[in-house]
Amino acid sequence: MTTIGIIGFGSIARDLIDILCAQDPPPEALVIMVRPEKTGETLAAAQEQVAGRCAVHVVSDTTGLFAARPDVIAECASHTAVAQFGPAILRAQIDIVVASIGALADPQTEAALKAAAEGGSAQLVLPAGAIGGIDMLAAARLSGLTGVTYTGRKPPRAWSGTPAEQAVDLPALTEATVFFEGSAREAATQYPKNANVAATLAIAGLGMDETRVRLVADPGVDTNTHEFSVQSQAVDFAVTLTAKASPRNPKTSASTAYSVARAVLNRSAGIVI
Ligand SMILES: NC(=O)C1=CN([C@@H]2O[C@H](COP(=O)(O)OP(=O)(O)OC[C@H]3O[C@@H](n4cnc5c(N)ncnc54)[C@H](OP(=O)(O)O)[C@@H]3O)[C@@H](O)[C@H]2O)C=CC1
Ligand SMILES: O=C([O-])CC(=O)C(=O)O
Repeated sequence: MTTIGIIGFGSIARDLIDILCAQDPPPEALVIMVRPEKTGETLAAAQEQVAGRCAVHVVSDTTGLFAARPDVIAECASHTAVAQFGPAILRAQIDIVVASIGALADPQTEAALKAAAEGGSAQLVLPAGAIGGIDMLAAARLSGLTGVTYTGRKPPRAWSGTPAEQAVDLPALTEATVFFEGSAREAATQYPKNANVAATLAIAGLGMDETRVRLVADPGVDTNTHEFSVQSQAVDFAVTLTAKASPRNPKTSASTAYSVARAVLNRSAGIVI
């Protein structure tokens, strides 16, 4: 793997850069796409971060991104970025690893990505992200699934700036409070920075409308906990992950960047696990 494209320069992108630069060998080059007004500051920060371990280019549009001929692109930005750039990247025959998986809760975005991927030879890669157990869920789907239920639990500060603020008084909470119950599609749409995992479970399993989701603000925790249970014809199982929050973004589990990195590195691995 020589040149890796990255969309965004926030928590996951920066963690991903640390992980990629720690590989032996590191990538030859990174091409980072950010908003036009952020190119200067991003170049300075990224060069400081990589400390000479690889070349860094910063671009502000897909023309610049494609000109760098990346082997794979990791989207680490937003639902909007997936909708805006995902289909063009696939049409350019470049694989894209998407962190903002909840973007696929929008039927138009899903259809555009599907058409672009099926019309060529590039793949849209959906990593497990902050959760795990996706391999067995997707396998169990082939046997027939009867139920998938997810509960996401984070401290109140991780829900700031979301509709949870209208549902409950987050700073005043003294006990764990369920503020959302609904489908994965509703969760991913209403909580685009916190419920991508609900969409991931839905795509691997029972679908956006049948996957049940509960979101909890819990003043008693300082971790992000992801719990889900699966009932199927072949296997019933339950998964609990207790993730440390990213030091760069309390909404995001630190584990997510490692999952994105694994997906990126697997694109060029001889043995894939
Ligand atoms: N699949 C999973 O399990 C998980 C997925 N996620 C998702 O991954 C994504 C990244 O998360 P994280 O790094 O923590 O978020 P951050 O907010 O820390 O960083 C996102 C960065 O992307 C930039 N960005 C957003 N939209 C665009 C765009 N259209 N073009 C260029 N830059 C853009 C933002 O810039 P600006 O501030 O200017 O908007 C920001 O710098 C989010 O969508 C998040 O919801 C997060 C956790 C788990
Ligand atoms: O990182 C997490 O804890 C999960 C998350 O934000 C998401 O699914 O969007």
